Amino acid sequence: MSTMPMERHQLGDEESAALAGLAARIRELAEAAVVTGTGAAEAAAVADEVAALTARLSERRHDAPPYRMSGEAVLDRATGNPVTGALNPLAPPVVLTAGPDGVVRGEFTLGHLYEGPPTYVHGGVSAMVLDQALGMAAAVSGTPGMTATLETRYRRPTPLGVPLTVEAKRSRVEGRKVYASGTISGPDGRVTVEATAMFIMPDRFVAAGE
Ligand SMILES: CCCCC/C=C\C/C=C\C/C=C\C/C=C\CCCC(=O)SCCNC(=O)CCNC(=O)[C@H](O)C(C)(C)COP(=O)(O)OP(=O)(O)OC[C@H]1O[C@@H](n2cnc3c(N)ncnc32)[C@H](O)[C@@H]1OP(=O)(O)O
Repeated sequence: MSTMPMERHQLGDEESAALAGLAARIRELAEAAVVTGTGAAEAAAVADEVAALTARLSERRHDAPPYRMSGEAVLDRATGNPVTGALNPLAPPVVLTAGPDGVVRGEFTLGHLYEGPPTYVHGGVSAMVLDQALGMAAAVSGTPGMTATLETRYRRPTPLGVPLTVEAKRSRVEGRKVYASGTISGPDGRVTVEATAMFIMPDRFVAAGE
């Protein structure tokens, strides 16, 4: 079992907006870090400044990322989620919304930070985005679960730096097993990655929810 705490600080509007702004600036910093042409001395000087900022942010810390409850169609309370978390600088972030038909959809653009083959998205990043979208589709249909299997089929390379679309939908439920499928498409509408997944609600969560 994880040693991380389940209880989370709940963010208000103002704090959430400020922290989302902070994460956005850190994303820009990360992108700048992978493509900077600055010299060794300047890189070392900037590293010292960043270390000072990290120390400043760490003066007060929560034990784990906070949550934010939202009544909107935007999903996921986990602000630190690595795919959708507005407060997570490692998240693109992908903004996922659910339609009345249960289809989860999001648009996103991936830059240099997510490169696998030259000029294309890393396949593991595509799989991560699809895992999240398919998991959301299972959850918004009333049957959340942990990913038990995730199969990805890379039909064509996924381009960096252009708007991508992810879509996912629950396909069927068999007892505790929930199946979902989805795609990532490029700006021309052509599918680049297809995925199917099976999610299982662990017994311990079922018991906790009763
Ligand atoms: C994710 C939240 C979970 C629930 C929390 C509640 C609410 C969440 C609300 C909202 C969530 C919103 C969005 C979700 C978004 C994104 C999704 C990302 C999710 C992840 O990023 S998640 C991390 C990666 N994920 C893991 O870290 C899983 C590690 N794993 C386990 O925690 C267990 O392994 C588990 C729970 C999978 C099963 O454990 P278990 O004890 O319940 O299963 P059990 O043995 O009873 O088997 C019952 C039947 O499933 C078959 N079966 C079992 N496992 C299988 C497998 N892997 N492949 C094929 N078949 C399998 C058996 O063969 C048997 O089949 P049969 O009945 O036919 O014999």
